[in-house]
Amino acid sequence: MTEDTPRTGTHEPGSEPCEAEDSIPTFPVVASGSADLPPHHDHCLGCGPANPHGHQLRVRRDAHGVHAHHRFDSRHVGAPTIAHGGAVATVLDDLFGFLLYTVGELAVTRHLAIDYLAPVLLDTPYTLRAHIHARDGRKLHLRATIENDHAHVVTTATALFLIVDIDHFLTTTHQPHHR
Ligand SMILES: CCCCCCCCCCCC(=O)SCCNC(=O)CCNC(=O)[C@H](O)C(C)(C)COP(=O)(O)OP(=O)(O)OC[C@H]1O[C@@H](n2cnc3c(N)ncnc32)[C@H](O)[C@@H]1OP(=O)(O)O
Repeated sequence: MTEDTPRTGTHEPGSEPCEAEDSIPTFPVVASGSADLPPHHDHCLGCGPANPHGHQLRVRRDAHGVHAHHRFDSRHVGAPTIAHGGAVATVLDDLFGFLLYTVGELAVTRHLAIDYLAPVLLDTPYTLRAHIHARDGRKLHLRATIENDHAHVVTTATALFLIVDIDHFLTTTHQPHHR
Protein backbone atom coordinates (compact mmCIF):
# COMPACT_ATOMS: atom_id res chain seq x y z
CA MET A 1 0.00 0.00 0.00
CA THR A 2 1.36 3.41 -0.99
CA GLU A 3 0.62 6.80 0.48
CA ASP A 4 -1.95 7.32 -2.29
CA THR A 5 -3.69 3.98 -1.86
CA PRO A 6 -7.14 4.35 -0.32
CA ARG A 7 -7.55 2.66 3.01
CA THR A 8 -10.54 0.60 4.04
CA GLY A 9 -12.77 0.12 7.00
CA THR A 10 -12.03 3.33 8.81
CA HIS A 11 -15.21 3.96 10.69
CA GLU A 12 -17.89 2.37 12.77
CA PRO A 13 -21.59 2.95 12.11
CA GLY A 14 -23.41 5.16 14.53
CA SER A 15 -24.02 8.76 15.31
CA GLU A 16 -20.62 10.18 14.40
CA PRO A 17 -19.71 11.02 10.79
CA CYS A 18 -16.74 9.42 9.08
CA GLU A 19 -13.46 10.77 10.36
CA ALA A 20 -11.74 13.56 8.45
CA GLU A 21 -9.83 11.56 5.88
CA ASP A 22 -10.62 10.14 2.49
CA SER A 23 -10.81 6.39 2.39
CA ILE A 24 -12.93 3.57 1.03
CA PRO A 25 -15.43 2.87 3.74
CA THR A 26 -16.80 -0.42 4.81
CA PHE A 27 -20.57 -0.58 4.68
CA PRO A 28 -21.66 -2.31 7.85
CA VAL A 29 -25.40 -2.78 8.15
CA VAL A 30 -26.76 0.08 10.22
CA ALA A 31 -30.01 -0.36 12.12
CA SER A 32 -33.12 1.66 11.38
CA GLY A 33 -33.60 4.67 13.62
CA SER A 34 -29.91 5.44 14.00
CA ALA A 35 -28.41 8.91 13.69
CA ASP A 36 -27.07 10.25 10.39
CA LEU A 37 -25.26 7.61 8.38
CA PRO A 38 -21.56 8.26 7.81
CA PRO A 39 -20.73 10.04 4.54
CA HIS A 40 -19.17 7.94 1.79
CA HIS A 41 -16.01 9.93 2.42
CA ASP A 42 -15.11 13.43 3.51
CA HIS A 43 -14.96 14.96 0.01
CA CYS A 44 -17.75 12.99 -1.66
CA LEU A 45 -19.63 15.32 -4.04
CA GLY A 46 -22.94 14.10 -2.69
CA CYS A 47 -22.36 13.89 1.04
CA GLY A 48 -18.81 14.87 1.99
CA PRO A 49 -18.86 17.46 4.78
CA ALA A 50 -15.47 18.82 3.63
CA ASN A 51 -16.50 19.43 0.01
CA PRO A 52 -17.63 23.07 -0.30
CA HIS A 53 -18.89 22.39 -3.85
CA GLY A 54 -20.90 19.36 -2.80
CA HIS A 55 -24.41 18.82 -1.53
CA GLN A 56 -23.38 17.72 1.95
CA LEU A 57 -26.33 15.38 2.03
CA ARG A 58 -27.22 13.99 5.46
CA VAL A 59 -28.97 10.66 5.28
CA ARG A 60 -30.72 8.44 7.80
CA ARG A 61 -31.83 4.88 7.67
CA ASP A 62 -35.50 4.08 8.24
CA ALA A 63 -37.69 1.01 8.19
CA HIS A 64 -37.97 1.08 4.38
CA GLY A 65 -34.51 2.20 3.33
CA VAL A 66 -32.97 5.64 3.66
CA HIS A 67 -34.20 9.21 3.57
CA ALA A 68 -32.82 12.75 3.61
CA HIS A 69 -34.11 16.29 3.86
CA HIS A 70 -32.44 18.55 1.36
CA ARG A 71 -32.52 22.03 -0.21
CA PHE A 72 -30.79 22.82 -3.47
CA ASP A 73 -29.29 26.31 -3.52
CA SER A 74 -27.93 28.85 -5.99
CA ARG A 75 -24.82 26.72 -6.62
CA HIS A 76 -27.07 24.14 -8.26
CA VAL A 77 -29.14 26.40 -10.52
CA GLY A 78 -30.06 25.25 -14.01
CA ALA A 79 -32.96 27.21 -15.43
CA PRO A 80 -33.56 30.27 -13.24
CA THR A 81 -34.96 29.31 -9.80
CA ILE A 82 -34.85 25.60 -10.71
CA ALA A 83 -32.26 23.02 -9.70
CA HIS A 84 -30.10 21.68 -12.52
CA GLY A 85 -31.19 18.19 -13.54
CA GLY A 86 -27.63 16.97 -13.19
CA ALA A 87 -27.49 18.22 -9.63
CA VAL A 88 -30.71 16.37 -8.86
CA ALA A 89 -29.27 13.21 -10.41
CA THR A 90 -26.09 13.62 -8.36
CA VAL A 91 -28.01 13.77 -5.14
CA LEU A 92 -30.20 10.80 -6.02
CA ASP A 93 -27.19 8.72 -7.09
CA ASP A 94 -25.53 9.52 -3.80
CA LEU A 95 -28.69 8.76 -1.85
CA PHE A 96 -28.76 5.34 -3.52
CA GLY A 97 -25.21 4.90 -2.30
CA PHE A 98 -26.47 5.06 1.27
CA LEU A 99 -28.54 1.94 0.73
CA LEU A 100 -25.23 0.12 0.96
CA TYR A 101 -25.61 0.57 4.72
CA THR A 102 -28.68 -1.65 4.49
CA VAL A 103 -26.89 -4.46 2.63
CA GLY A 104 -23.40 -4.17 4.07
CA GLU A 105 -21.64 -4.35 0.69
CA LEU A 106 -19.61 -2.12 -1.63
CA ALA A 107 -21.42 -1.34 -4.88
CA VAL A 108 -21.36 1.17 -7.73
CA THR A 109 -23.88 2.62 -10.13
CA ARG A 110 -24.28 0.64 -13.37
CA HIS A 111 -27.48 2.35 -14.54
CA LEU A 112 -29.36 5.42 -13.35
CA ALA A 113 -32.67 6.71 -14.73
CA ILE A 114 -34.47 9.84 -13.61
CA ASP A 115 -38.01 11.02 -14.29
CA TYR A 116 -38.31 14.76 -13.75
CA LEU A 117 -42.02 15.09 -13.07
CA ALA A 118 -42.01 18.70 -11.90
CA PRO A 119 -39.31 21.34 -11.33
CA VAL A 120 -37.17 20.96 -8.23
CA LEU A 121 -37.01 24.51 -6.89
CA LEU A 122 -34.03 26.16 -5.26
CA ASP A 123 -34.12 27.03 -1.56
CA THR A 124 -37.10 24.76 -1.07
CA PRO A 125 -37.29 21.83 1.34
CA TYR A 126 -37.63 18.36 -0.12
CA THR A 127 -37.71 14.87 1.29
CA LEU A 128 -35.74 12.24 -0.59
CA ARG A 129 -36.35 8.54 -0.04
CA ALA A 130 -34.68 5.45 -1.48
CA HIS A 131 -35.18 1.74 -1.01
CA ILE A 132 -34.07 -1.57 -2.44
CA HIS A 133 -36.74 -2.80 -4.79
CA ALA A 134 -35.08 -6.16 -5.46
CA ARG A 135 -31.77 -7.94 -5.15
CA ASP A 136 -30.64 -10.49 -7.73
CA GLY A 137 -27.24 -11.78 -6.74
CA ARG A 138 -24.85 -8.84 -7.03
CA LYS A 139 -27.47 -6.71 -8.79
CA LEU A 140 -29.30 -4.23 -6.58
CA HIS A 141 -32.41 -2.73 -8.18
CA LEU A 142 -33.09 0.56 -6.41
CA ARG A 143 -35.86 3.14 -6.40
CA ALA A 144 -36.09 6.69 -5.11
CA THR A 145 -38.42 9.66 -4.94
CA ILE A 146 -38.19 13.36 -4.18
CA GLU A 147 -41.30 14.91 -2.69
CA ASN A 148 -42.14 18.45 -1.69
CA ASP A 149 -43.70 19.69 1.53
CA HIS A 150 -47.16 19.02 0.10
CA ALA A 151 -46.29 15.35 -0.37
CA HIS A 152 -46.23 15.75 -4.15
CA VAL A 153 -43.62 13.57 -5.82
CA VAL A 154 -41.59 15.77 -8.17
CA THR A 155 -38.89 13.27 -9.18
CA THR A 156 -38.57 9.51 -9.33
CA ALA A 157 -35.46 7.48 -10.02
CA THR A 158 -34.40 3.91 -10.56
CA ALA A 159 -30.90 2.54 -10.46
CA LEU A 160 -28.98 -0.66 -10.89
CA PHE A 161 -26.03 -0.92 -8.53
CA LEU A 162 -23.51 -3.73 -8.94
CA ILE A 163 -21.81 -5.13 -5.88
CA VAL A 164 -18.04 -4.98 -6.30
CA ASP A 165 -15.13 -5.95 -4.13
CA ILE A 166 -12.52 -3.60 -2.82
CA ASP A 167 -10.22 -4.23 -5.80
CA HIS A 168 -12.66 -2.27 -7.96
CA PHE A 169 -11.42 0.91 -6.30
CA LEU A 170 -7.76 -0.04 -6.33
CA THR A 171 -7.28 -0.79 -10.03
CA THR A 172 -6.75 1.82 -12.74
CA THR A 173 -7.15 -0.56 -15.68
CA HIS A 174 -10.94 -0.86 -16.02
CA GLN A 175 -12.12 -1.73 -19.52
CA PRO A 176 -15.44 -0.36 -20.81
CA HIS A 177 -18.34 -2.73 -21.42
CA HIS A 178 -20.36 -2.76 -24.62
CA ARG A 179 -23.97 -3.92 -24.28
C1 LIG B 1 -14.97 5.32 -2.07
C2 LIG B 1 -16.37 5.07 -2.06
C3 LIG B 1 -16.85 3.74 -2.25
C4 LIG B 1 -18.27 3.64 -2.02
C5 LIG B 1 -19.19 3.56 -3.14
C6 LIG B 1 -20.48 4.20 -2.87
C7 LIG B 1 -20.51 5.62 -3.24
C8 LIG B 1 -21.80 6.02 -3.85
C9 LIG B 1 -21.65 7.23 -4.71
C10 LIG B 1 -22.71 7.30 -5.75
C11 LIG B 1 -22.57 6.16 -6.72
C12 LIG B 1 -21.48 6.40 -7.70
O1 LIG B 1 -21.20 7.50 -8.10
S1 LIG B 1 -20.66 5.04 -8.28
C13 LIG B 1 -19.54 5.68 -9.53
C14 LIG B 1 -20.18 5.62 -10.93
N1 LIG B 1 -20.19 4.27 -11.41
C15 LIG B 1 -19.09 3.66 -11.86
O2 LIG B 1 -17.99 4.23 -11.90
C16 LIG B 1 -19.22 2.26 -12.34
C17 LIG B 1 -18.56 2.06 -13.72
N2 LIG B 1 -18.89 0.72 -14.21
C18 LIG B 1 -18.16 -0.37 -13.86
O3 LIG B 1 -17.10 -0.24 -13.20
C19 LIG B 1 -18.67 -1.69 -14.27
O4 LIG B 1 -19.53 -1.53 -15.37
C20 LIG B 1 -19.44 -2.40 -13.11
C21 LIG B 1 -18.46 -2.79 -11.99
C22 LIG B 1 -20.56 -1.54 -12.53
C23 LIG B 1 -20.10 -3.64 -13.66
O5 LIG B 1 -19.15 -4.36 -14.38
P1 LIG B 1 -19.24 -5.97 -14.39
O6 LIG B 1 -18.98 -6.47 -13.03
O7 LIG B 1 -18.33 -6.44 -15.49
O8 LIG B 1 -20.75 -6.25 -14.72
P2 LIG B 1 -21.55 -6.24 -16.11
O9 LIG B 1 -21.21 -7.47 -16.87
O10 LIG B 1 -21.43 -4.95 -16.80
O11 LIG B 1 -23.03 -6.37 -15.59
C24 LIG B 1 -23.36 -7.25 -14.52
C25 LIG B 1 -24.78 -7.69 -14.71
O12 LIG B 1 -25.66 -6.55 -14.74
C26 LIG B 1 -26.46 -6.61 -15.93
N3 LIG B 1 -26.76 -5.25 -16.36
C27 LIG B 1 -25.87 -4.32 -16.72
N4 LIG B 1 -26.54 -3.19 -17.04
C28 LIG B 1 -27.85 -3.42 -16.87
C29 LIG B 1 -29.02 -2.64 -17.01
N5 LIG B 1 -28.97 -1.37 -17.43
N6 LIG B 1 -30.18 -3.23 -16.72
C30 LIG B 1 -30.25 -4.51 -16.31
N7 LIG B 1 -29.17 -5.29 -16.14
C31 LIG B 1 -27.98 -4.76 -16.44
C32 LIG B 1 -25.61 -7.37 -16.92
O13 LIG B 1 -26.42 -7.92 -17.92
C33 LIG B 1 -25.01 -8.43 -16.03
O14 LIG B 1 -25.98 -9.43 -15.76
P3 LIG B 1 -25.57 -10.96 -15.56
O15 LIG B 1 -25.07 -11.42 -16.90
O16 LIG B 1 -24.50 -10.96 -14.50
O17 LIG B 1 -26.85 -11.60 -15.12
